[in-house]
Amino acid sequence: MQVSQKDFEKAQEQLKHLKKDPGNETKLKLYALFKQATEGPCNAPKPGMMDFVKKAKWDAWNSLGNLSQDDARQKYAELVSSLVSAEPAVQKEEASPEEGRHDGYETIIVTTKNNITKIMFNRPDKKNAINHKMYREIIRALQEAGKDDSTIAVITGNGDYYSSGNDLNNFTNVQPSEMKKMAEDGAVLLKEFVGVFIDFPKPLIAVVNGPAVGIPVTVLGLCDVIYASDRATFHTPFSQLGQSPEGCSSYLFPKIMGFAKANEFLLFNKKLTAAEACAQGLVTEVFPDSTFQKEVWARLEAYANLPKNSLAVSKQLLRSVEKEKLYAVNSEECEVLKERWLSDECINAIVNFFQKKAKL
Ligand SMILES: CCCCC/C=C/CC(=O)SCCNC(=O)CCNC(=O)[C@H](O)C(C)(C)COP(=O)(O)OP(=O)(O)OC[C@H]1O[C@@H](n2cnc3c(N)ncnc32)[C@H](O)[C@@H]1OP(=O)(O)O
Repeated sequence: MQVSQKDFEKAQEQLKHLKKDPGNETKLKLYALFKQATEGPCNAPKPGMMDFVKKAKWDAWNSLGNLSQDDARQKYAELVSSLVSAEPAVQKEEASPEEGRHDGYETIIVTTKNNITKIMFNRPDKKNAINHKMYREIIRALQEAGKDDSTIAVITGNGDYYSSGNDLNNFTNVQPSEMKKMAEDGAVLLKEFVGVFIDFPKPLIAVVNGPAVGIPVTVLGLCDVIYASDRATFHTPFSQLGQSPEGCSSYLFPKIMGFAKANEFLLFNKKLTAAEACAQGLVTEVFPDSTFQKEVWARLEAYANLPKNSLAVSKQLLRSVEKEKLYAVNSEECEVLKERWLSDECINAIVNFFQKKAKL
């Protein structure tokens, strides 16, 4: 059935009013079909490897080969209509703002209630991947939590993931001439981010509600108690990303887990279940997912009723011996990562991640 030009234009209009983000993969498909329908087979020069986004779009268009413009128009209209029919029937009521919620954050939700400041990663559609804005918001939230009248602070994730770590888009859209500056700026931001964990003056509790990847795992060594759901997993895929450990994990994880286990985790990308992470000392306790939130929050509320100053000075005693060492380790790790982010090993790994995403 041929799609008229009018229906094709109607589909384009409908696309503009979609409420739910269809995701990168679908957006690439739509881009490719639109180009094929309006310009025919891919006739653009192939972008450079470094220009990940342009390359992914070129690959998507080029992979349609000689699909006719009429067929491309039809597939485009069919894809849009499937997205429209998948839209939620009624826009969910905006959740009433949570009691004690702090304004001024976009990528995290910060609330202070019952002497607890909770910092919740809030990019569930992206598995709580941490983009530059989110690094800066977490830094600010922890700095403010360190000075507010809460007794303890909690970090957790919204949705099915705790966090999938560094947002790999942080490395994209960078001109070759800007790569060195990207690495330098990234190292400065990372050093500040880890530094705020090193310096956090109150008990910091990680409530690991789901899988955790990369930097949210490595800074667990700087948290004081780690409670995990039994559906959580812990993964630091540094060598497969051509990168290296951060979050002071290169120093703390061998101390916590022993060298043999830390090496398997930090060098050889071994993914740990919550039970394994607990057995190796990285996690304090694991709870059945069905009762995780209820059990953990009952404990946290009890902790938050303890004498605030006693907790703060005791944490200081526990952490002060290593503080200078942790600053030095953080600096060294950031220096090494500056070089890693410019390496072919890292660049190729990031390109592979996005090319796998772009496969039509
Ligand atoms: C200032 C710089 C500091 C740098 C500090 C260094 C830190 C080191 C690290 O953190 S290394 C770890 C980096 N993280 C990753 O490598 C994980 C990458 N993501 C994945 O492997 C997968 O997404 C997954 C296994 C986490 C989840 O897979 P699943 O198939 O269940 O879900 P999707 O892949 O479809 O994910 C849903 C959408 O979210 C996007 N996404 C998820 N994680 C990331 C990420 N880390 N970076 C960017 N985007 C991510 C994914 O692309 C999907 O988006 P889409 O719906 O638009 O396609």
